[in-house]
Amino acid sequence: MGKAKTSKRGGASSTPYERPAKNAAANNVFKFSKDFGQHILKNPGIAETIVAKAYLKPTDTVLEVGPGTGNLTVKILEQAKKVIAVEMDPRMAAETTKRVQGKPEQKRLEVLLGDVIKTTLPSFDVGRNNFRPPPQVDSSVVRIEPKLGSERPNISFEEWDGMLRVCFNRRNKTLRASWLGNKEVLAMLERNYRLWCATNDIPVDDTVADEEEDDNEEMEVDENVPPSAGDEEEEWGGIMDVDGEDDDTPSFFKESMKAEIPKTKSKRKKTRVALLVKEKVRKVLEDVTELADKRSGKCDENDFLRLLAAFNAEGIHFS
Ligand SMILES: C[S@@+](CC[C@H](N)C(=O)[O-])C[C@H]1O[C@@H](n2cnc3c(N)ncnc32)[C@H](O)[C@@H]1O
Repeated sequence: MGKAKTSKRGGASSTPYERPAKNAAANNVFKFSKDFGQHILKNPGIAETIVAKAYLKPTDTVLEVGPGTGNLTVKILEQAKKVIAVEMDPRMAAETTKRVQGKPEQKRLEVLLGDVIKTTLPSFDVGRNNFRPPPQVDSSVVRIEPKLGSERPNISFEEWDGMLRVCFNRRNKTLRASWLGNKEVLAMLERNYRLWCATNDIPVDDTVADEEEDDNEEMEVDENVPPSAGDEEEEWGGIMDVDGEDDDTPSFFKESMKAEIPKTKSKRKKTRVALLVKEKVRKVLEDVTELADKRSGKCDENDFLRLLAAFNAEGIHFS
């Protein structure tokens, strides 16, 4: 029987590392697994900034998911009372543990080995059993802070708020359905547009559109966009509430609708200004921003900023 080969590096079972080193992270002594997303933050300045942005208090207990070699962990420990770090790779877990071994911080670090998805975590989140009756989902506490100074977009926040209320009336609807498929929304936009025209000495065409113009307009509103993968389907019925009863209408629209809007003779007939507003909305959603088929829940801040700019450019305002 041949002699078993012995590793010059001390054998695979005695250490996960390929060669001894004082600082495994710095020397990259074991192979990082891209499957586990093991990209280690090597810039201490960034690590410090990340931790600074968390505005940790000395009384905080922090849950860190995937500490890797512990670069963030040691920074967090400088600011917080305790860190509970969940790491699925034993080599990484060992590395993180080693960072504080024999130091005062050791007592304040708990490393849990395992997949965070399958690990029973200490209760950081607000579990459903804290509510009565228990909801279907757990909650998390998030910190939302207003942007200040140059980070703050130069927009009217009243307008921003007004526009987002429409978008998030039903966040799983497409923007087309939220804007063009809700008669109360369109009426509110028409009212605002009339006000804007009056303020800017722009005449509005209050004549009644003929059947043909009106019908063409209705056809353009039609949509049949199935939800994309991952979308919640609960809202999707495949049908738009073009002219039907709309239970989604927020009360503030209903209230604003009490204001006078010139009525047309027939229920079906619309004024040309109403059609113009509808066409402007269609243009903003489909041609300018190309966001018509996107759902609000999937849009980001930049999408909404583009949307507001495009509406305003068409003379459509929300305050
Ligand atoms: C991108 S590294 C981040 C390392 C460290 N936070 C840093 O900034 O240097 C991601 C770490 O998460 C770990 N990881 C990936 N999926 C995990 C999971 N489901 N549960 C626990 N740890 C996980 C990986 O092993 C890896 O160490």
